[in-house]
Amino acid sequence: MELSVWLPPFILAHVFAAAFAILALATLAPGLWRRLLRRPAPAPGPPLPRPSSADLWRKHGAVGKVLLLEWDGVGCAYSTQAGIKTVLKDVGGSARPFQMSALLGPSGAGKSTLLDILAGRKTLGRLTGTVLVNGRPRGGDFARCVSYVPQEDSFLPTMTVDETCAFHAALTLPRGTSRQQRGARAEEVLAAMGLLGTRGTLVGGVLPGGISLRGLSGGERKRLSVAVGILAAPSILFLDEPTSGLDSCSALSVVEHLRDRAADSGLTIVSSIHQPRAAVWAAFDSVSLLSEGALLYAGPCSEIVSWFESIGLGPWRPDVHGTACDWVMDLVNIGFEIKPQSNGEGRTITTRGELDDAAARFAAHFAASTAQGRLENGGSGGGGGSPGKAAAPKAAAGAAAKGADSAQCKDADSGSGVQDGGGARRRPSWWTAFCALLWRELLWTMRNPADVAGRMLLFAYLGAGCGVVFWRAADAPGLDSLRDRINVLFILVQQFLMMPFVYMSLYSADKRHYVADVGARLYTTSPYYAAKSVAVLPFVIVNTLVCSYTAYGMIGLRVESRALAVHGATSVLVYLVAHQVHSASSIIMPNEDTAFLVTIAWSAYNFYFAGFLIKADDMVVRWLPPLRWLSALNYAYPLYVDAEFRGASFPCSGGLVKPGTAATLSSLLPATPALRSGALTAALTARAPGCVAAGDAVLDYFGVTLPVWAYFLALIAYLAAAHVATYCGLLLLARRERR
Ligand SMILES: Nc1ncnc2c1ncn2[C@@H]1O[C@H](COP(=O)(O)OP(=O)(O)OP(=O)(O)O)[C@@H](O)[C@H]1O
Repeated sequence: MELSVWLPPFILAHVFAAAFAILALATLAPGLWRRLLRRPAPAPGPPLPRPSSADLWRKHGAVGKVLLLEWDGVGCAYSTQAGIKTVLKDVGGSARPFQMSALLGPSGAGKSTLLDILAGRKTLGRLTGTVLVNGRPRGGDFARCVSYVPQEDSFLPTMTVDETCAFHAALTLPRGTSRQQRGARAEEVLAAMGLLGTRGTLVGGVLPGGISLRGLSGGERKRLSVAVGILAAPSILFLDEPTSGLDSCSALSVVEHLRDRAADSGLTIVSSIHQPRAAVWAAFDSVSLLSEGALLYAGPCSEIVSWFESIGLGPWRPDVHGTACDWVMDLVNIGFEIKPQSNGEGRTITTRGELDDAAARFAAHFAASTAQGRLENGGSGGGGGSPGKAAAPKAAAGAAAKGADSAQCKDADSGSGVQDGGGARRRPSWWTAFCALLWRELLWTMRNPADVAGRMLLFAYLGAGCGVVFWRAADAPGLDSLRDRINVLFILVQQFLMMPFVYMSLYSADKRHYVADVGARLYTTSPYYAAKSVAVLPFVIVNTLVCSYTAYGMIGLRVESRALAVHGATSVLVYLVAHQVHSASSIIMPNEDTAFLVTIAWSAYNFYFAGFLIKADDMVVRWLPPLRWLSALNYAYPLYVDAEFRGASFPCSGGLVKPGTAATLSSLLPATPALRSGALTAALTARAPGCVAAGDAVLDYFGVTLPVWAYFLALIAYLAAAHVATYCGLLLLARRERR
């Protein structure tokens, strides 16, 4: 009978684990699969089509919606313990359609800060200055017309290029875009970034748990970031160090792709950049040079050398100093002194005073050239910041910039914002976001073999381990059987409380993805949370029941439908509560170590107040007993006890205890001579036909007085509280991680 309880879930766990492992291998290592099946690799097909970018952008409505970005007097200061720290002061400049504008400067110069301010992502610090789009302040719809490509992407390693694009398309393309349209759009941008050949390739990377997945190269991955960035046909593309971490060839390929997109489509590109090689530098049209938060130059790249030479620095000697970019970086990096030559040539800025002086000279020049630009353009800025004239636009940039004045990024609901295929550019619905996130969660879980197959087997063998140790313990005579059942029930319930520790690495990985995605405004907290909670549920239920019933049957616990149902439901609830508490602490705590500490403390607290190791009423410290109401096991353990013992009777006709237990009792009472005679042992081990032990006595002993539903209700309330804590933690995290 007990066999039918534990064998089916144990076998089922292996079948499921094998199926998931095969599924994961089929996706993660298709080459291996082909070799096993002795199938030849598919022959390379004809070169894949690469649509003209101009067609692409015309079709999606970006041409004619070009945007000119201008900023003036931009500053940022933080309140720190040491006082006010100014990281950016009085910075002006512009970025034009059809052009690539660089933000250049030594580390800590303020490039990322400026990029965030321009992109409207900066929420921390005291911000000053104005940012104009086509001569007007940015409206609420600005975020829908721009795209931001962060330095570190948050792609999931287990998703293919196609799937990654489909996921972002679902979240960024306007409401009402059909699945076919989204697919076609994703194909277009992949083709535009030269990634069509990698559509089925996994993004790759290191999975939580340490498995390393082969996937895209660094350059391909960066291009995928850009492809995802341009999916929604933005008018302005911001990039944070798009070439960092790339070899020089990949860096050049990424920048050339970007330049082509800008030139073809009227896209305005603003990118922070770090020490670019000559070919990469040549791809940029204009540059803003920062050092220590001060603006030292803003204008065409071609005129940066003449500006610095005009203020007495230099001369630039390409054979000695390398590219113009290398030279100006050396000039303004005041952390490292470069000795001038004996004739005074080769002087660099070495002190804060010299830096402020150079910044002041540029500021004066900037103000004058902006005023001149206004006069020439009949009012609107027109690219202030050129040291001479306004930045010389390439190709049709001049015309486009003029057109840009009439191409405001208006409110999407008015129907005149950046459009995709003619539809109003409104955010996807909550449901669309939920479905996309649920799909991603399932891919993430099912493609990680350690996640599904490994953890399912782990759960099955934990149950089997417990079952082997306590094998048929429930068949022991009378009181021994009761003792073994009581003990093993506590072991099982605490096991379910501890099991979510196997997911600790996943919680931290999830947190990283969430922070990155929410920061990029890809989705909001509620669809993410709902998708995550739904996705995890089937795996939790199956794993917990496999473990629970494998142990249950092997130990020989009570085989009755009510007992089985209460025991199984309690196991699932305990696991869910622990899972949620672990998840909440991973989100609320600043790092994995502190999250571990908190959850270990919480687990210990639960054990102490479960009512098994010590009954709350037996605690001598008077204020301790009420703390039991905050222990989840205080509700779960009584449920197990109720399921196993309520109304049950246990045969003891073979004797109340084993002879060994009786002997222990005798030696426990050495000062009671009557017992040393063996009378107690004889009484306890004597066969007594018709003897039955009443299970309800165990309920009385543990004080299980409430009906089963009351304990379930308490556990459900506990779970709900843990969910609320996790959700609030996520909301706080999104705020705390503000830029
Ligand atoms: N929240 C903050 N509080 C205090 N200082 C900050 C904060 N965020 C950034 N900073 C400081 O602002 C300065 C500019 O940082 P930013 O990241 O913009 O520089 P960066 O030019 O992008 O540097 P890198 O090239 O190294 O990324 C740095 O000195 C940094 O320490």
